[in-house]
Amino acid sequence: MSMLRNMTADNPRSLIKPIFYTTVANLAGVIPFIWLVEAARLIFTPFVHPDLPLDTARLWWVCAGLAVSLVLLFGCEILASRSQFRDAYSAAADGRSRLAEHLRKLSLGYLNKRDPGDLANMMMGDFAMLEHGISHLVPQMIGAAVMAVLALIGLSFFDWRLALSLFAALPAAILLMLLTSGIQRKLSSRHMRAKIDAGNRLQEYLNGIRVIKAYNLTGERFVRLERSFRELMRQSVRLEGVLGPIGLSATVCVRAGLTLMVMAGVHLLLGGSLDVITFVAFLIIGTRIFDPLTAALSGYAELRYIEQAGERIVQLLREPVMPGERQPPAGHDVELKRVTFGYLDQSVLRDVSVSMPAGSFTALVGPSGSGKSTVLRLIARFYDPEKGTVTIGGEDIRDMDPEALLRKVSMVFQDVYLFQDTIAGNIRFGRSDATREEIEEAARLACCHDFIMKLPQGYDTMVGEGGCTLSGGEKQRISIARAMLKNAPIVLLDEATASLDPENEAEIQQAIDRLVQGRTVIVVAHRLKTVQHADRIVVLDHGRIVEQGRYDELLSSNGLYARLWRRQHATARGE
Ligand SMILES: Nc1ncnc2c1ncn2[C@@H]1O[C@H](COP(=O)(O)OP(=O)(O)OP(=O)(O)O)[C@@H](O)[C@H]1O
Repeated sequence: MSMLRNMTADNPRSLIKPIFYTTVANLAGVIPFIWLVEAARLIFTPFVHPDLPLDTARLWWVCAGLAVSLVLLFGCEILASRSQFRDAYSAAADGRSRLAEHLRKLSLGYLNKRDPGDLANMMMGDFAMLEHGISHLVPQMIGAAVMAVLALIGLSFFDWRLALSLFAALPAAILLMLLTSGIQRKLSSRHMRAKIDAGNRLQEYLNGIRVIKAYNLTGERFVRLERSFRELMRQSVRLEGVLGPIGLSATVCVRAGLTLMVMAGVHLLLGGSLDVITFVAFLIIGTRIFDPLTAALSGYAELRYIEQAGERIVQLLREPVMPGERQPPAGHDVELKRVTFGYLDQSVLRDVSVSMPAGSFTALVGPSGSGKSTVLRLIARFYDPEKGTVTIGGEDIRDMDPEALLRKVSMVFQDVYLFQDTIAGNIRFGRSDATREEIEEAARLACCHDFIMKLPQGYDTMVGEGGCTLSGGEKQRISIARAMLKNAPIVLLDEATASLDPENEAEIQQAIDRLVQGRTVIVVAHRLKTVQHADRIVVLDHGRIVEQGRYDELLSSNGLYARLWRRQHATARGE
């Protein structure tokens, strides 16, 4: 059962219809042979019993029956293949959506540990394998097993000795497959790992193609990619080299049943305990009966391989999502109480406590790597703290539904990601039901309307994946427009560090000033000048708060902030 669960990404019901129709089609495939057997009996009867004439009228009926059964078989095959494909593709599509939805609900802490290439491969490659399993392999195997049992019972009515000899070698073939299933699994798993690794390296290579071109990275830089391709080739050869002969031996074993049946038939015929007609009937059926069985046996190894792909998907689907069901309260004040947090085993924030009243403007400043952006990520609940609590409206955000919480929060990050969509579509991510007028209004407020109108198709211009067709400043303003449209009461802003030209900088500042009006705002600031007027400036150093207060208070206390301020001023004056 666990195999079927894995094979179907935890949705074994998707197999019911394909198995049913395949079994019906397999059974329908036997009917023409029953007519053939009857035709053979009629034709041979005058030879065996010369006193009986050829029953031509009955023979015509048999021919008609054969023709009808072939039409029936055709209809059943069509139904089976339609059901197999429709159900397999819709099960895979549902599974992909379920997995994508699940990924969204997992903590970033978990996702950071996974390779993005691996996840992409799972979404496309592994599900494609499940499609093949659901549409072909599983129905084929179960249909073949059902047919073998029915055929054994049915043929036993004619002659149980020949029926038994026909299937005598089948247990040996099944045993061979079961005994080698450990090695099949091991080789499949090695091959799967090599395939995932090659996929990851390829993804890494494609993602970094600009850096590779820019730095003319050749030779040894490709070694990792090449090595992974070579390993994949080695594992593929090993897999085929071992599984091929195993499958072939199983097929030979099954087909040996026909030889056994012929030997038994000749022996019984000579002994006088079998009539020629029954023997001929078994010869005809014997040539057809093994086709589904051998196809099923040779598909077994592939099934084990696919099962592993399914197992990876099921494991990921069972990964616990971030807990919390409560709706956030009405208040918009944000507080961190004695928060300690680290990524993997690196400690980043230590015992951080800070209170940000509703409607206030708080700036987080400090040296690079001091943990400023991490504070924003904890407030948005991308991660949960190891110790301490983050509260919004006085309630622990760990108890809140993460999606409901995110509806209260707008975020503008340094590394703006734009989707491969139109400009309007990208802004609409702020609020999916926004009208075109609302999108344009948000764009005006975010100072991007003018540059958008200069693009070839204005708001309908497609943006390359990741926003690679726009400048850094333009992307930042589009992400501010998204936040404008979302109109959430809490704004988290990670100021761009990339050096922007003065015009861009002024426009972004103007856009930000509009965005933050009347909201609880927490800004990570790299340029201290931009947050001089903040209600409170929090200075972080090595994950601890070392100072907090207003601009003039911090300057007069002559601590880290004052030093950072003087350094930035000296740089600005070119000293
Ligand atoms: N996803 C992550 N996984 C592992 N470590 C991370 C991750 N994000 C950040 N870090 C590390 O955590 C530390 C704090 O990062 P953070 O981005 O919060 O600093 P920051 O003060 O905002 O830095 P900057 O001013 O350079 O943006 C850094 O040492 C960084 O390398």
